[in-house]
This record gives sequence, structure tokens and C-alpha cells, in this order.
Amino acid sequence: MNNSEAAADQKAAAEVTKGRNGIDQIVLRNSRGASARVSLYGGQVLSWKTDQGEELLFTSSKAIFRPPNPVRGGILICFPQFGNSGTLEQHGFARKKTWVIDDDPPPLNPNDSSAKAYVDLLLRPSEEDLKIWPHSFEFRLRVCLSADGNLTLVSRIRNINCKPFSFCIAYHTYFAISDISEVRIEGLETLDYLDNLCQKERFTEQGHSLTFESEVDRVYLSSSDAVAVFDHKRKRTFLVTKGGLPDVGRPFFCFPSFFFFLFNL
Ligand SMILES: O=P(O)(O)OC[C@H]1O[C@H](O)[C@H](O)[C@@H](O)[C@@H]1O
Repeated sequence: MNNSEAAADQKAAAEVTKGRNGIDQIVLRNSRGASARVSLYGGQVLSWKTDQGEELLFTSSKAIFRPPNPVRGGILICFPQFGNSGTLEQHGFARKKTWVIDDDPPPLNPNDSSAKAYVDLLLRPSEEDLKIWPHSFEFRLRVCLSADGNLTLVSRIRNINCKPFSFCIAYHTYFAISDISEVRIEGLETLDYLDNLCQKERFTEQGHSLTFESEVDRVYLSSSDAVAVFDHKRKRTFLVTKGGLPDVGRPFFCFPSFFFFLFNL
């Protein structure tokens, strides 16, 4: 297959449909039947399914599919703030904005799009956004579904007026699991974390892995590039890997201009 045939193939694998809130969604499909659904509202991934049609992302049964509410589920884009540590509303404004499809994004690594269904989204600040966060930026998000069903999110933040600014970004991901008591997380051992259930007090993770017996709400600092979420009952492991992010967990001290997350099974 030559390059233009490959590009046409990828376009065919990305279909635009209307979401429940009337806003466009892009459905990505790979040749084996796996799929992902991305809403222009918030640039939020709302669904990621295996080639067997199993949903891998959780959406709350109480989720509200009506703007300005962000849908509680899938993968929310938190930007330019994570949590409530800054002056903006919880998790920043990007999750409540309507993004556009970027038909002509600056090139990424040429190998990045091979054998993948993908879509490029773009968010620019509105006049209202600039009043509460006076920084001119372009936020480009690529969502890719690979031939083997892995999901990759690549974010690129561009400062378009050269005046420096800092920001924080997170992919707030709701994984679908069988039961929280069946889940174990590896990759956070020995890290410090801020405990949101203890007024953000700082502790050090002592266990070999993390299991859950009660509510847990923490921000791990200087996290490693790979974290594994084991679901024993479903016999499924989510492997979350990242690149280009020096510190994913320290609100207001991360300055990446480009990074990616790869979610694979
Ligand atoms: O309710 P939201 O604004 O969507 O935030 C959902 C959750 O986000 C983060 O994980 C915070 O640490 C939690 O405290 C919060 O409950």
C-alpha cells in the first residue's frame, strides 16, 4: 500500500457521528473490529472496545450527557489545571470546550500513523478563556487506535505568543474493572503521594503494590513511565505507559510541550 492509499484507509477508519448531546463524535475502528469513540466535547474518549466488543472504559450510569457538564467516564482531558490546586475550576476548562477536527496538523513522527486509525483534534482559547487564563495556546490532541487494539493519546501544547506560561495536564481515565477489590496496581511503589483524603498531606507508598479496601484519592509524584493495573477477576491487565512528561503528578510543575500515553491490554 502506498502512502496516499494508507492515508485514505485511515480516513475510512474514522467516521463522524452525532453523540447523545448533539455534538459530533469520531468513531475509530481497526481492521480486527476494535473501536474507540472520541467526542469533540472536551476531546473526551468516551469508549474503547476490544475486537470482542468488550468496553474497556467506565462511564457512570449517572453521567450527564448535556453541556456544560463533562461526562463522568472515559478519558477526560484536564487542562490547564489538574484538580483544584489553582485558580481555575476543577480540572481546568478544556473538558468543557468544543474542540474541532484538525485536518492539517503539523506532522508527528512519520511512523506514528502507520496501521492506525486516528483523529487529530484542536482547541484554541476563546475570548472568555483568555479572560480567566491569559495565555494564547493551541492544544492538539491525537487519538490513535492501533492494529492490535492499543490506544494512544498524544498531546501537543503550543505557545503562540512567546510569553512563557506554565500549565498542568492529565488524562483522567476511568478504566472498566470487574470489582475494586479485585484490582492491584504496580508501578507506584516507593513513590511519594499527596493524599486528597488528608488535606493533600504528603506520604510515601510503602506497599509492593496498591490494593483497595476503602476510598483512595491520591496524586503520586514523579511517577514512573509504566504503571500496570491488574484486574484478577477479569484476567485483564491495563498497561499505561507515558513519554515526554518529566513529572505527571506534581500539579503546576510540569511543562511538557509534547507527550503521549499508550494504553494497552
Ligand atoms: O468530579 P470531577 O470534577 O470530575 O473530579 C473527579 C475526581 O478527579 C480527581 O481524581 C480528584 O482527585 C478527585 O478528588 C475527583 O473526585
